[in-house]
Amino acid sequence: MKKFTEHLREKAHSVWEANLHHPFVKGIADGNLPLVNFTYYVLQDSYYLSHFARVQAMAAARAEDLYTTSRMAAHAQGTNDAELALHETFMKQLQITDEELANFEPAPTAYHYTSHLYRVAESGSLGEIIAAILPCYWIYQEIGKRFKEATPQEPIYQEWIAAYGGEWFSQLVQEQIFRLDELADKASESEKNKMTRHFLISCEYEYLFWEMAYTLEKWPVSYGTFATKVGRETRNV
Ligand SMILES: Cc1ncc(CN)c(N)n1
Repeated sequence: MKKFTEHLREKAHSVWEANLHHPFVKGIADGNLPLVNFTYYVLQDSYYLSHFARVQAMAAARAEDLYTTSRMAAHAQGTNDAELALHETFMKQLQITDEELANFEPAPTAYHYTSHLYRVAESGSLGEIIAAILPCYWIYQEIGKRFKEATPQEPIYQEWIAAYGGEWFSQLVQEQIFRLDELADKASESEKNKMTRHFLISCEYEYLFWEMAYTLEKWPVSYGTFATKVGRETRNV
């Protein structure tokens, strides 16, 4: 019998492929992505990850056994110690200034995606939370694996691919896939429907996140003095 996560993966096929083929992702792999877009991404993704870690911690609190609590807490710590730490090194290499950091505001998609995760974390079961956060793990792992042999000229892009294509990240992803399948085995049809919806919405948001960084998305009228406004639009690093 097919596992729940295999069903999810099949249902997400087209948005999954769209993620893997997004020009932002291809630009990292072939090295042609302008650094201005990656700089924007690093800032927005740091915001995203800082909230993602909180959602992981909320999942830790929602778990009914202490082992899962401790594992989800370890995942939250990993997001801080590994992924956010990597972004900090990128920020130094990209010479992101204190002024840019002080002026940072989340772009619409970064704000909406994290709001979606909080919405699930506030009111959903542990299974629903894991379903909502799984695309964040799984899609990046597939991108890391697919482009493992890529040789972009830009060292930052090489580091980014190595992080997500590495064994450490792969083990975390497998753990969450296994966890979701176990939770789905015990879930009602209605809960599984909600898990499916949260998973698919997060896959769509993963796509929108690349699009946001590729187009240097802004709020439509006046909100937000993004780092990009402090001169990055015209200055490549
Ligand atoms: C938006 C997003 N999604 C996923 C990941 C990988 N944890 C990330 N860094 N940023």
